[in-house]
Formats: sequence, structure tokens, C-alpha cells
Amino acid sequence: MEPVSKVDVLIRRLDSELPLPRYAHPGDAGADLVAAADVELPPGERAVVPTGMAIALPDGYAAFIHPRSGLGARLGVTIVNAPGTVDAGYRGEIKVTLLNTDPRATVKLRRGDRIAQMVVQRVEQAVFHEVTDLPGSARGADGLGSTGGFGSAPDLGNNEHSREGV
Ligand SMILES: O=c1ccn([C@H]2C[C@H](O)[C@@H](COP(=O)(O)OP(=O)(O)OP(=O)(O)O)O2)c(=O)[nH]1
Ligand SMILES: [Mg+2]
Repeated sequence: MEPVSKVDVLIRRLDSELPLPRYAHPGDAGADLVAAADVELPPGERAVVPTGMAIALPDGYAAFIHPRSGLGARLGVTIVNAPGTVDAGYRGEIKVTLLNTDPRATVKLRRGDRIAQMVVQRVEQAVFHEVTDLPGSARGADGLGSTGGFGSAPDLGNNEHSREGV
């Protein structure tokens, strides 16, 4: 297996009792972030949760704050703006806007609970060149469900292509 490429990221703990972000397994894409405070989320409510961490990413990188699938599947907790974008120049505390999508249960999370995962990636900035016509492509302007809904993929013989947006 190819070794995972690594990048050095400076990190400041705003709360020295909390653990640094940690990859649960070698090769994992996301390092878990913990809550720096207790949080109670009634059904359908959201809260901005501090993580107690601030980072300085090298130029050309960004960090993306993704939900944890276990929290989503078990409790219905997700992130409103998933994935959150942490810019290379941001030096403030990383915060996570959690949302309880469960229609009935209040979710209680404790300080130290792992609430999100941070994926550090190389990013590029676009240089926008305005044109009056874009080059053609196989997809063209088809989108937003143009290939059908949850049935078989179009190339498996089910002609869902015409069932627009379903
Ligand atoms: O989940 C997130 C998303 C963003 N941020 C921080 C880092 C990021 O660099 C900054 C701005 O984020 P974004 O650009 O997504 O928010 P905005 O609403 O456009 O705010 P701004 O006007 O400050 O750019 O907020 C977080 O701490 N958590
Ligand atoms: Mg912004």
C-alpha cells in the first residue's frame, strides 16, 4: 500500500485539556474533532459548538469539517453546512454547527465527545475566464436528477432517463 502523503499543520489548543485531532486508523482521511463544551440539541435544533482548536494551514490547503457517520446513523446528528470549509488564512477557533435531525429525541453531547472529522486537502483557486459560449459535453445541461431516481442505473437496461427529476 502506498504510504499516505503527510502535510505539517500548526495547531493551537485553546483548551489544553482536550486531545489533539486524531486519526482513528492509519490512512484515515478524517481526524476526529471533539466538543469543547457540553451541548444539548432538542429535536430539529442546531448549535454552534466550539472545538477548542485553531490551526494554520499551509497556503494551497483547506480543511473540510465533515459529519461523523456514526452520529448521523445513531442519533440523527449532522452538520448544517457540511462540509464546513476552513480557509488556510483562518486563525480562529474551529467551530461546528451541529444539527439534530431527529424529530423526537433530544441529543446530549458532552465535552470531549467526538463530534466531527476534519479532512485536510490540497485546493486550487480558479482563474475565471469569461466566455459567451461554453464548450459542449456529453452531459450538457442535464442535471438535478436527470438520470433518474433510486432505480437501476440507466445503463442496466432501465430507461429511467426520461423520468425527469424523480
Ligand atoms: O464549519 C465551519 C466553517 C467555517 N469555519 C471558519 C473557518 C473559515 O475559514 C471561516 C469562514 O467560513 P465560511 O467562508 O464558510 O463562512 P462565511 O459565512 O462565508 O464567513 P466569512 O464571511 O467569514 O467568510 O469560518 C469554521 O470554524 N467551521
Ligand atoms: Mg466565506
